[in-house]
Amino acid sequence: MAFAGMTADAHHRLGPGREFDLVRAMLARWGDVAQGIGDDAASLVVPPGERLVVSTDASVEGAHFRREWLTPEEIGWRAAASALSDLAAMAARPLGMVIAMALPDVWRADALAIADGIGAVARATGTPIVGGDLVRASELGLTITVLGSAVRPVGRDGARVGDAVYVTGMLGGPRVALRAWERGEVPSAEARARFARPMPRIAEARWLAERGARALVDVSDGLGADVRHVAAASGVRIVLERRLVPCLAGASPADALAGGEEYELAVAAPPGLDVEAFAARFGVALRRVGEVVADAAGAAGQVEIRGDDGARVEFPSGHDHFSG
Ligand SMILES: Nc1ncnc2c1ncn2[C@@H]1O[C@H](COP(=O)(O)OP(=O)(O)O)[C@@H](O)[C@H]1O
Ligand SMILES: Cc1ncc(C[n+]2csc(CCOP(=O)(O)OP(=O)(O)O)c2C)c(N)n1
Ligand SMILES: [Mg+2]
Repeated sequence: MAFAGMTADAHHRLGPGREFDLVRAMLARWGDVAQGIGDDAASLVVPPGERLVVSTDASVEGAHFRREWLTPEEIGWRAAASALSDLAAMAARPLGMVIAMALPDVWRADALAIADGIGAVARATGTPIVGGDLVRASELGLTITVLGSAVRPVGRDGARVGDAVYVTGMLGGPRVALRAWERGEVPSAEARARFARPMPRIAEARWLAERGARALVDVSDGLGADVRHVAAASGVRIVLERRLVPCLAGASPADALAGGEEYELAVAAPPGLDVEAFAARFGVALRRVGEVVADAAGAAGQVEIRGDDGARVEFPSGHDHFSG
């Protein structure tokens, strides 16, 4: 996508000082993907007839990544991709992003590489960078707010009995990478890439929405936990079949069900989505993993996972920042 509207005077509009020198340097790296920066706030046009869709996501050193695991560019990429994934999860088109950067002194030399990673995602998804904030801090943190629009955003609450549940991509890679790092090992290139460079499924979500998707969620906490959000919001019960869950090489079904940070999409839709057409169009798998079933008394909001023999297996818990 082409970016227009960035004028050289945006660089001049900022006052003198080291903080603004850094902002200017980031703007220079971003080029025309940065737009309308330099005023108190950005002003955006929402396409007529569409709803504004807004989400924010923090990515914090120690909670979401460790310095030893990723390059600064990957830290920026991952923070922006995970934020934009929430627009995909609403089937919204991105209008812009705003980046609050908390920058420790020990990270100052890496700030532009982090900005490069953010800029690469912005460019890949056609998302203008419209503003941000920069503060000296004790821990690296990137809080990215994304703005988008859609005629009819697809929430978590539309799943109906009889819908099939599908998931995009191959799951488990981020958890496999995390486990390797935590053991002091080197993860496989494939698992590492799934952790370091997720791609928000924006075009994929719009394809799904155009073909009747009734509920969408991005897989950030773990497939089981995120599908449970859909079940709870929709007031339905969902059954997932463990043997159908697509696992990346080296990942177990438990990794795929509980791992999180996948930034793939789970979708409830009337059965019969053309999974071959999806794979041909996007080069990403779309797999049916379960269905929305009639509510056994009092079981609305529950997700049941069935093992290979059809018997119920234990529900794997997803990530919780405050557990333990
Ligand atoms: N500090 C907060 N203040 C207000 N709303 C919040 C806060 N933290 C989370 N939420 C809301 O709770 C819901 C679930 O949050 P979260 O699990 O982080 O969403 P997601 O997994 O899509 O990023 C979202 O609607 C989010 O906006
Ligand atoms: C250092 C470190 N420890 C643990 C994890 C694992 N982890 C952190 S957050 C998370 C789940 C998703 O993150 P969250 O901030 O809840 O994203 P959101 O649901 O808000 O999009 C997982 C599995 C990690 N990525 N890095
Ligand atoms: Mg989400």
